[in-house]
Amino acid sequence: MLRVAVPNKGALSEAASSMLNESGYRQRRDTRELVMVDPDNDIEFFYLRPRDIAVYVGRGILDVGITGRDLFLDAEVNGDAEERLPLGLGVSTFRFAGPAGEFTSAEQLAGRRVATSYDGLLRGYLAVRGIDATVVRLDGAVESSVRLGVADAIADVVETGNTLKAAGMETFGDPILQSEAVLIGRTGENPPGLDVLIRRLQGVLVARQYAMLDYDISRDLVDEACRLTPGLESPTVSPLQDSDWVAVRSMVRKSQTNRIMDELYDLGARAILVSTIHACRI
Ligand SMILES: Nc1ncnc2c1ncn2[C@@H]1O[C@H](COP(=O)(O)OP(=O)(O)OP(=O)(O)O)[C@@H](O)[C@H]1O
Ligand SMILES: O=P(O)(O)OC[C@H]1O[C@H](OP(=O)(O)OP(=O)(O)O)[C@H](O)[C@@H]1O
Ligand SMILES: [Mg+2]
Repeated sequence: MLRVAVPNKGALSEAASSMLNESGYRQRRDTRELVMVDPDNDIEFFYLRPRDIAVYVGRGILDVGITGRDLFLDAEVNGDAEERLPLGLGVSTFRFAGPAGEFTSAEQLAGRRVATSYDGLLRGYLAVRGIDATVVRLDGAVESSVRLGVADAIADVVETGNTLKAAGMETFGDPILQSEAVLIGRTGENPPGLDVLIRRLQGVLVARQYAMLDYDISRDLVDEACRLTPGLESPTVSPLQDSDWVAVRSMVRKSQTNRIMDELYDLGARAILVSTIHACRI
C-alpha cells in the first residue's frame, strides 16, 4: 500500500483532503481520525502535523506527503525527500517584516533579533547572505514579538498581509520564498501507486484551472480563431451541416475565458459556450 501523509490541522488540512477526495480517494469524515485506509485504491492516509510530514517522508517511514514548501525546507531533510508536484493550495510568501518604516533591506538585520517559526529556513537564508542576526524561535503569533520586545523584526508567512497590518508592521527586502502546498516524496524513489496519485492530482489541478470552450466559426476564419484558442495540444475542429462553418472545441484557462469569448465574438464566432471540466487525465 502507498503510505501518504496529509496535514491534520491548519491552513492546508481541508484543502489537501478535498483535493485527494476529488482525485477519487477516500478521506476521513471525522477530524479525530488519524489513519484512513482506502483498500480500493491500495493506499493509506496518515493525518499528521504539517510540520512533521517532511520528517516522516525524509526518514522513509511514509512514501509521500502533502506539506508546505516552506515547512519542507525548514525541516532540513538533507536531500532525503524532494518536491514532486506543486498543488496550488496554501499559496503564500515567506517574508521579512518590521515596524513600519524601520527597515528597508535584509542586510540591516545584522546584529538585530529576528523572530520566526521557521528557524531552519531563516538561518539558511541568513547564512547564505552572510547576515549575522540572532534568530528567535517562536511557535506562532510571531507578529506580536516585536511589540512585546522579544525581537526587532520577524520572518513569517504572508498571505493577505492583514495580520501584519493589524500589528502595525510592513514587509521589507526581497521575498525569502514563494510557498504553496507541495507533494513530497523520497528522493529518487517511485513506489507502486505514486504515478497514479500524481496523475490524478494533476488531473484535478487542470480541471480547476481550465474550462472547455465550444464555438462555431466560418471555415475561412478557423485558423485565426484557433490562434486565440490553441488548447493544451491542438483544438478539435468538426464539420457542421452548413459546410461553410465548423465547430471548434478547446481547453482555455478559466481566468481568460471572458477575454477570449469577446475576441472570438468580434472575429465572427457564434454559439460560444463554456463548460466546466469535472475531471481529466492529460
Ligand atoms: N494565511 C495563510 N495563507 C496561506 N497559507 C498559509 C497561511 N498560513 C499558513 N499557511 C501555510 O500553511 C502551512 C502551515 O500552516 P499551519 O497553520 O498549518 O501551521 P502552523 O501555523 O505551524 O500550525 P498552528 O497554526 O497549528 O500552530 C505553511 O506551509 C504555510 O505557508
Ligand atoms: O497575511 P495573512 O492573510 O494575514 O496571513 C498570514 C498569517 O497566517 C498565519 O498565521 P496562523 O493563523 O497560522 O497563526 P500562527 O501565527 O499562530 O501560526 C501566518 O503565520 C500569518 O500570521
Ligand atoms: Mg499557523
